[in-house]
Amino acid sequence: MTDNLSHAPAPAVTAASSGRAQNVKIRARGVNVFYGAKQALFDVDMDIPDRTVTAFIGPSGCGKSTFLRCMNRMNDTIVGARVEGAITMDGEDLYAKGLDPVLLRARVGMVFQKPNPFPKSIYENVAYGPRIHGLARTKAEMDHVVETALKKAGLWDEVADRLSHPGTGLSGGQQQRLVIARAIAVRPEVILMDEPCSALDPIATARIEELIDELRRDYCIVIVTHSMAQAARVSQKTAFFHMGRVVEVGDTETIFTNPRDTRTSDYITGRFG
Ligand SMILES: Nc1ncnc2c1ncn2[C@@H]1O[C@H](COP(=O)(O)OP(=O)(O)OP(=O)(O)O)[C@@H](O)[C@H]1O
Repeated sequence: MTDNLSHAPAPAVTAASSGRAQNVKIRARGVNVFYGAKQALFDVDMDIPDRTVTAFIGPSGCGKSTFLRCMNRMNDTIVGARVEGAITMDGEDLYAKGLDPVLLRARVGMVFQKPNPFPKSIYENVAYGPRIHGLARTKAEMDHVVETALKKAGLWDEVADRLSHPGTGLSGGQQQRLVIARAIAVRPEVILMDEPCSALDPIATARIEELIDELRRDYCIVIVTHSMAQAARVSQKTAFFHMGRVVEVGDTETIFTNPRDTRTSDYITGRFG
């Protein structure tokens, strides 16, 4: 990674719509991403605030998921993918040589479009991460970690009496909350969500949206969504991507009511995309 921070100094805090100062959790400068010879992202600069939901919107193929994956180095797992630029979390270079991407992915968890519980019990789905990261020494400690994570994910009341049942036996919405519990159990700082509701029905979607709203008190959350209504409901910040570039980023209310760029207004009013 080349450090482009010197080219584009940014303030340490940004003003939130509420007027409350927010810490920047993740800062990206001059990010370019290539898949082989094809460039998917161009010169992306962005400050992602802590304890806030930031939505990435934009037409299919504009680079939302690619940028999301830059933040926990999931692009490392794609053959031929190359990331240039600087991405820091609390000032720490996420692409530093000594940084272990596996540990990073515990700190920056990810929830995918399709719920992907392990083929294990509900309990084991949540306990797996804390076990490999040594976050619980005894069975009692692990029970506590599992219960706390399931409570935070709003699933405990529905599964407390069947923790030994397979996670894959839950409904789609419950599976997605189980996956969120699994991410929470390893004490992440950031939770990335790539279209987390697109495989869910409206009731399960509403439940996840409520959960996202609760989780933002404790975590920095970034969500990719194709639903303008969802972005407007759950996020406080919105970034509009178009053809691999960030066209506009700002308070969600402003982006939806008074966007600066005609491409943004055309997209959110459904004129293209
Ligand atoms: N693994 C890959 N190998 C090659 N090209 C890729 C890969 N992943 C994404 N791309 C390309 O990079 C560009 C950006 O894709 P990306 O998935 O980030 O967009 P997106 O905005 O998330 O799209 P969608 O909304 O459809 O999920 C697209 O042109 C896509 O075809």
